[in-house]
Amino acid sequence: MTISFELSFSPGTVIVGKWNQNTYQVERLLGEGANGKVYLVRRGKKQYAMKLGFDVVDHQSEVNALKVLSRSSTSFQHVWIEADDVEWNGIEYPFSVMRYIKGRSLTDFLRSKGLDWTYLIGLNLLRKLEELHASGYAFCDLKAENMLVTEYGEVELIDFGGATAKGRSVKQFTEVFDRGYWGAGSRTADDGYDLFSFAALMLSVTDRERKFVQAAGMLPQNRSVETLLEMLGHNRQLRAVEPVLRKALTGRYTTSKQALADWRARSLQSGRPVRKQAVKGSWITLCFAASIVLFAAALYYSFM
Ligand SMILES: Nc1ncnc2c1ncn2[C@@H]1O[C@H](COP(=O)(O)OP(=O)(O)OP(=O)(O)O)[C@@H](O)[C@H]1O
Repeated sequence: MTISFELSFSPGTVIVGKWNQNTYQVERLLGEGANGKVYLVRRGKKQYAMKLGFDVVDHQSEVNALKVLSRSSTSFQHVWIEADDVEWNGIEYPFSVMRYIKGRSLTDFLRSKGLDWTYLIGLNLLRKLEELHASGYAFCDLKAENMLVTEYGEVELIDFGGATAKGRSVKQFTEVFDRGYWGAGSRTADDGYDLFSFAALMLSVTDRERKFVQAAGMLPQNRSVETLLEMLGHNRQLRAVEPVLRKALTGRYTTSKQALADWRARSLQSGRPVRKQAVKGSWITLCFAASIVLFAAALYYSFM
């Protein structure tokens, strides 16, 4: 059941949770999905993302997955804050509060930084998947819209509505990133399912000639994983990690841990930026150099 409503909060609106009595002040709208709206809210000094107006079943399964992940000792710890209801004009609406992620979309990030950053993004995304899989879940609806990328190339997954306990049937997916759609395997939540989506996503974000979009529109009888493998063979951008993606597309990885190790090794060999320290390091070097120049200038003027 989807809660259909035109609930819209302007900045400054105060939302009080009915059960937990926590108070949030709306700062602005962060984004809108098919079913709901996500607001940037503040409670005390902290900012959070508040999601309202979603499919009730999706919401419950998202909350279940987020609760488990929040309790794990992974980077997903504290990703979920609480779920509650808000009464507005006599109607009750459920909402969910999550960690606020300051980032931009994957496509925006790659457009501004360049496609060489795909290697770092891939590495960080595989790290997330590996943690998720180790916690007993598969993400299942991996796509650019369901992640945000921070300034240093950290990848954060958002929208856990499709997250499914491993071994269960996939309940929410996006056709072009779905293993079943390409006839490459079942719709069962496992590491391999996400790794297939990961490989298809890497192909789609580096697809300058829009071949991926064309292939995705093929008739079912002409659509196969062979088309993706051929596309991969011609993709110069992904050459260094081609064997990893080939294995992911053909379901030859049983764990994302192995895919992560392979991706890391091949990216490092290729010499592409895969270490965020390299980015931060250059800043530190720059600041250090600037402080030496300032110190020298101060000495010069004090002796003049
Ligand atoms: N934790 C967060 N931090 C910052 N922004 C967020 C966060 N969660 C969601 N957003 C923003 O809100 C938008 C919509 O979120 P989300 O995809 O979770 O909604 P949805 O209704 O489940 O969407 P759909 O069902 O269509 O996939 C995102 O594209 C993103 O811009």
